[in-house]
Amino acid sequence: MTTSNAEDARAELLRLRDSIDNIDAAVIYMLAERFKATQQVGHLKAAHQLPPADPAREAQQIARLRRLAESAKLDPAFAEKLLNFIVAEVIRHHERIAEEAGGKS
Ligand SMILES: C=C(O[C@@H]1C=C(C(=O)O)C=C[C@H]1O)C(=O)O
Repeated sequence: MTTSNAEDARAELLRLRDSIDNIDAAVIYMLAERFKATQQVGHLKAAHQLPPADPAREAQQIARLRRLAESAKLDPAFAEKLLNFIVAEVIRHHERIAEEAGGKS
């Protein structure tokens, strides 16, 4: 590789990493907004004695996200794993909110 090729590659790497950093920031902000909404769902469920998890809703979300992933050329199995990972954390939050609400009544 000539010096100029190495410099071009370095510049291209920096350009791509800038884009990756912007995407990662957007993902973090979107996740923060999602967790704000799910926290409110957790409080609503605790106030009305609803269970923390809703497997029927999760099945609908998985089917929808798998379809979206396919149309976006993203591995549907990865989309499902990612959703399951996020939902597991949400359910932990809901269980904690329910425990805290139970302790107060
Ligand atoms: C947020 C909810 O609670 C849980 C978390 C979900 C999610 O993070 O999308 C979906 C279903 C529930 O297991 C809900 O019931 O809508």
